[in-house]
Amino acid sequence: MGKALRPCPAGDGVPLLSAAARAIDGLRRGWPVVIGADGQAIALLPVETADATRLAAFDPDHRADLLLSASRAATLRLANQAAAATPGQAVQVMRAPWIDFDVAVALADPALDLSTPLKGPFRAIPVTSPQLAAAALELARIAGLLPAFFVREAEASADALSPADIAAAEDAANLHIATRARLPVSAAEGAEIVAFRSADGGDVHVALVIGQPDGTPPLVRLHSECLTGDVFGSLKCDCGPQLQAALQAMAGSGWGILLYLRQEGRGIGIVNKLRAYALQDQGFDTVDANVRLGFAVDARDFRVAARMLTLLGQTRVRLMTNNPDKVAELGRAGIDVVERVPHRMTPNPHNARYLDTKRDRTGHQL
Ligand SMILES: Nc1nc2c(ncn2[C@@H]2O[C@H](COP(=O)(O)OP(=O)(O)OP(=O)(O)O)[C@@H](O)[C@H]2O)c(=O)[nH]1
Ligand SMILES: [Zn+2]
Repeated sequence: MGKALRPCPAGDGVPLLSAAARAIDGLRRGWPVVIGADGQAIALLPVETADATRLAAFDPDHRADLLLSASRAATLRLANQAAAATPGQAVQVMRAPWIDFDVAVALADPALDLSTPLKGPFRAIPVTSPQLAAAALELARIAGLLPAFFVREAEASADALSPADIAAAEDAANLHIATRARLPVSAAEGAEIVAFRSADGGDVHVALVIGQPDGTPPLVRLHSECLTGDVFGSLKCDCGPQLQAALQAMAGSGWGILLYLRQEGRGIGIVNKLRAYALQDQGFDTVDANVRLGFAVDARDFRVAARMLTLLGQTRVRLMTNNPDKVAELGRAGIDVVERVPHRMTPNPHNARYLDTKRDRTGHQL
């Protein structure tokens, strides 16, 4: 963590703030960031939140190229499928005089792919620093933005955000228990809620402890945030029913722990998930929608869950899931999953295809 915590430049009144947190905040406001390491640096302007005026200030000579994810570039036929198969890999698109801000938006956002054919030709050129470019795409994902930037080389400086800073932004090791309190819920009146904060200022994760620890491995559910399903009762997924059924099962089994992980949209954020839904309205399935947006099929990191369980003193668990990745990742992070408990919900006409896709394309045991 040490490197990620760095004083702001003297005089701005903020004593200590994570470098990545500041960059994430800046990107959401459409400000440029500089990422650097090993004597190299790139300056980046986020396509989603910038505008033509900011682009003119960032790039007065009209020379900045575009940085896209390899999977988005493959959809645009700018890179081959093999490159796209490597998650996180970036592709640089050479700037041509006619590539203005609006063309960049069309390159970044697949929403209009079907209705407005893109102009061209676009030329993919080698990425100057693949490591810095991959870190930039990761930063966009953490910020909940489309993975697309205007990019130009920058002066290397000690103040640049490094790929290590970006990796630390979601480092589970930085998590600690901030507070805990009694929370009677309909499934269990004696429940307790525990909040986990990260030293790097990332999202606050929460655990709901149902019943009393009795020395047996708890029934555990890793629930990734789903605003649409958890709050609005969306029928497009099975999250809402899974959440309620998990709490009921824990209450029925004696005790359990529900981890409410702030991994909306399998880690791509609410706006990007809703973009994925818009693509699903056009006929793409949940996997292809993520890939067309330029993201991994599943961008979650379950080490955060392992850290939370460890902080709660529970390293042997019975895990409610159909997702083999959750079992494997917890195991790698030192949690002994003594049993996988299937967690299937009855499909409805709106989520049947989604559940079939999980079974057929992401290895879910459904
Ligand atoms: N990107 C994206 N995320 C989705 C979509 N549908 C649901 N989600 C998100 O997927 C996550 C829910 O996944 P989980 O309930 O953990 O499901 P899972 O990984 O299939 O595993 P289990 O339910 O444990 O078997 C939530 O963050 C939802 O917001 C979608 O079409 N696209
Ligand atoms: Zn959902």
